[in-house]
Amino acid sequence: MTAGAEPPYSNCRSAVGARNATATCVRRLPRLWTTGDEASATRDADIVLLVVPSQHLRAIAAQLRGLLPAQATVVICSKGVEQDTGALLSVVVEEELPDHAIAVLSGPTFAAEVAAGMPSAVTIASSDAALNPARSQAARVARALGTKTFRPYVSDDVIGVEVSGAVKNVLAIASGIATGLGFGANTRAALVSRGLHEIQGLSAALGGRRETVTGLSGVGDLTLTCSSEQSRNMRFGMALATGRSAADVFEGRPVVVEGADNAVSVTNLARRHAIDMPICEAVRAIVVDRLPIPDVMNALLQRPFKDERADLGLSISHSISRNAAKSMAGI
Ligand SMILES: NC(=O)c1ccc[n+]([C@@H]2O[C@H](COP(=O)([O-])OP(=O)(O)OC[C@H]3O[C@@H](n4cnc5c(N)ncnc54)[C@H](O)[C@@H]3O)[C@@H](O)[C@H]2O)c1
Ligand SMILES: O=P(O)(O)OC[C@H](O)CO
Repeated sequence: MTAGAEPPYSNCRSAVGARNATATCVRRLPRLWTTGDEASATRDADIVLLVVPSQHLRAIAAQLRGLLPAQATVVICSKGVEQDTGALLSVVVEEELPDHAIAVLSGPTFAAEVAAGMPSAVTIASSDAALNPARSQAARVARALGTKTFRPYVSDDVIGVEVSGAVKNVLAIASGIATGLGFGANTRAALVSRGLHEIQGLSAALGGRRETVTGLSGVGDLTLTCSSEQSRNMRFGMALATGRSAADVFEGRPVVVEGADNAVSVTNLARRHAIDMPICEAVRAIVVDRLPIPDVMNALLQRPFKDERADLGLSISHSISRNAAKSMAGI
């Protein structure tokens, strides 16, 4: 679906995707219009928001090649890492739309609450913000999208913002599993804190800044997604733990659960960079390798005690994958 909006999103001429937000906005913004035709949606656009599931972003970006006006800035709102290539989504869009400026929008925002006008804040990142934040692509997009209740903050750390958004969805599945198993506030707080450690490690390895993880796209989004049943990722995790099927939980609707696809892409990246991400590995073992939840939990809880800031290497991750390999081989 493609949608366009007139003021208050004055320079935001079009958005591709965001079905939930669109459905709600149509009722609130009389000048919002929807179309399935990319050409008419993007004609004269200054800013184009891409809001499709991360694993389909490349195909959608490729479809837009040649359609976008030269001045259009492409804003990536999807959260994930491409599974086939391990590429961050900014790299994917750069490859498909090389002539366009790119910004990344991420942060703690359930679409329905944004559409309802509840105060929310996001990070918008573009690499040119390092040189001149006020004149950067991110600042331009922030001025166009910002309202009293939708407050964008500018960053130049595209990698840190993207890694945070991709990994938090995997961690939210873990939080859902913990909730579904009946664990309480202690477990969730431990998951969030150790999850942040995992985000920080991967982000730093890829060139992101550690402090970005303490901002809206890191702590903000992770806390939101790991603590609210509005999160599809969290609900998916709860379903796994309680033995309900995803179809049952989502009432048969096709729902984007980014953490399920990205459990693989995130852990593949981590393995490639020798970053220990035991919680994400555990989610992968449960969601993808279909290992029994109690076995995976035991492996996590039996990890050796260590310094809070230490990265121990890949021992447990590897033992989980060895188990997965054995289980798949029927051993
Ligand atoms: N919903 C939110 O609160 C929210 C907030 C921030 C970021 N995001 C991110 O936005 C992205 C999309 O999520 P969403 O909530 O908008 O999902 P959604 O299901 O509401 O919308 C996804 C859109 O992508 C389209 N789509 C689905 N499969 C497609 C395919 N194979 N090819 C082309 N188009 C396809 C759908 O028709 C729909 O318009 C995700 O990466 C998500 O993490 C969502
Ligand atoms: O419903 P989720 O779990 O996809 O989360 C939506 C947004 O990413 C929250 O910021």
